[in-house]
Amino acid sequence: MLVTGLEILKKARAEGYGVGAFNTNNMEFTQAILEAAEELRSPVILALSEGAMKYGGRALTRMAVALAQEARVPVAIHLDHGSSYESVLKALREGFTSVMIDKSHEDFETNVRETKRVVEAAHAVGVTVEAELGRLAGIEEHVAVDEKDALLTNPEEARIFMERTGADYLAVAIGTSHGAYKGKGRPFIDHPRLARIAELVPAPLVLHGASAVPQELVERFRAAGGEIGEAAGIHPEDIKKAISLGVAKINTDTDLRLAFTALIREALGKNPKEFDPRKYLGPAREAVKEVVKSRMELFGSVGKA
Ligand SMILES: O=C(COP(=O)(O)O)NO
Ligand code: NA
Ligand SMILES: [Zn+2]
Repeated sequence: MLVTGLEILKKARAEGYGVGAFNTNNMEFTQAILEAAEELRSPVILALSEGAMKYGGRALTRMAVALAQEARVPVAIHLDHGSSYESVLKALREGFTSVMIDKSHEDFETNVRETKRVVEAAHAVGVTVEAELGRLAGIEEHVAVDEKDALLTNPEEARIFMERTGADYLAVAIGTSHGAYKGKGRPFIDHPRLARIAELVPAPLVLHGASAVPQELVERFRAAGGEIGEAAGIHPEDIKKAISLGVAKINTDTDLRLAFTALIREALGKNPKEFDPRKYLGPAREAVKEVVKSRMELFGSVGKA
């Protein structure tokens, strides 16, 4: 059933498990994510970025909303990294049930003002809002505290920000970053900082840039002809610890892309004569589904629907 992001995330934070927000751009990713959620009886958030909406258009948004309505588990349709009020309005018009306004690159007062404006519009139509405070950036443990405060989310600022904006959940910067290169080896995650934020912010917390970038997937991608540098993701133990401290929404995109692309490269390499798209998109869809299921197991959302 189609529900708001807050309905899913409030329960998750209260009961101490995480829910995956999985990015989709097409039919195969959407099917893989929803099938995994139904099979494991897990709530799930289908995340569409502005780029996804541009690429897929109505075919994507209508499919996502319709399939979410028919799903036998709670599903929210979420705008990932909304960059403007106008972009949020478009998502609201498409029937999204969760919207992110990401003004984390702006100064504090601008972020507050822009986020507040989106909260008013979204709440007027029963949709819940994710905001972001702090800069997503991989950061070494030894970096000085004042430098970390300039980049990562400041706990006291987070409390004031949430009170002034009325946002429903908060994306925090504690050392994660987007993409496949999150740092050398095991990226430093500032768990003490997260614990302080969670004490001051009762709302569900969101972790961006949370993909694991597992080495076996990186190797498989390379073996199939893919080229990728020294890739590193967030360690599963750091994800579990973050969930125990108050993270309820965990964003995963890179792991799905790596799996999908590795399988397509393998299928095309194995059989140069093949030109039925289903023969290479089908196995790639299965691989995405497997990644989603393993993430749901890690987050503890299995059976929570
Ligand atoms: O934060 C993300 C995805 O992060 P990853 O690149 O780690 O999958 N989407 O908003
Ligand atoms: Na998001
Ligand atoms: Zn993100």
